[in-house]
Amino acid sequence: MTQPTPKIELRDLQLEYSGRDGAVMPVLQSIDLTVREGEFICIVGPSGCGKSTLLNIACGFLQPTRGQVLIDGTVVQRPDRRRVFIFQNNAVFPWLTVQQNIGFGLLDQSPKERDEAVRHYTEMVGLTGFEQAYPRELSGGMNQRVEIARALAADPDVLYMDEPLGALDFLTRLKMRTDLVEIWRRTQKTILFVTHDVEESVQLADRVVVMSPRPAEIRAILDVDLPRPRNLDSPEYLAIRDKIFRTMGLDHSGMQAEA
Ligand SMILES: Nc1ncnc2c1ncn2[C@@H]1O[C@H](COP(=O)(O)OP(=O)(O)OP(=O)(O)O)[C@@H](O)[C@H]1O
Repeated sequence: MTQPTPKIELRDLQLEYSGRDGAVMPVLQSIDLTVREGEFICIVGPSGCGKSTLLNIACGFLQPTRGQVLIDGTVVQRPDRRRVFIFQNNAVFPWLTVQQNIGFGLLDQSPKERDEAVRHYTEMVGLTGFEQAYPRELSGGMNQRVEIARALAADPDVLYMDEPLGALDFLTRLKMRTDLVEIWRRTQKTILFVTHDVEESVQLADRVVVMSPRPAEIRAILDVDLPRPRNLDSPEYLAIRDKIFRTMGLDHSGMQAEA
């Protein structure tokens, strides 16, 4: 039986930045990863190892020094509106209401189609009743929901999320993780999600990609074959979490392990 074409293929990616003094800084080396349609992939690794750089290449914002990115079997050469980025620092438009923000990318649709899409995604992210509010009237978590709804309304092929929950307080982050899994389950989008937070990665992902310090390569790819919503006290959850910490050279509390 033939295998379906993978959604995303990262093939032998290498990236070097050139400094102003002409010095070359290697950031990524030999990154290979194949992502299936509808998969939720988390990428973890030490600060500065190149996670955001990898996401930028996978999206087409940045060209690698070597290697290729393929989406649906086609080489990615530039960004595309079917591939949407969500960042930590919320990028909603402060001068537009929730409804206008969510419908922003849909101005080429008929008003009826746009209203339906806006209503659908407003409901999905739990913001029904806040359609006429402005971002300044909402909490950080609610604004991040607006951004997620706006991204989903554009009906992207792949969602690229770079620490999207990183600026939120702990309790909001926990709630947003649960909601994000539910949104992913309902939409079946392919998600590439960068996070510092190992717990977050195990709670969310189908597979966790663990990167090494810079110049980064993939140290391990771990399957998180646990039912959702995940029981954060289960021995299986804790075993995967601790394996990721060990792969990163940390102990189970996230501290540097004894040499
Ligand atoms: N445009 C650029 N030009 C030169 N160097 C850069 C550029 N962007 C990032 N870097 C450097 O490349 C390295 C990787 O950066 P990147 O932001 O990809 O890492 P990261 O793993 O996402 O970091 P963090 O977890 O702290 O957000 C860092 O040393 C960073 O300073």
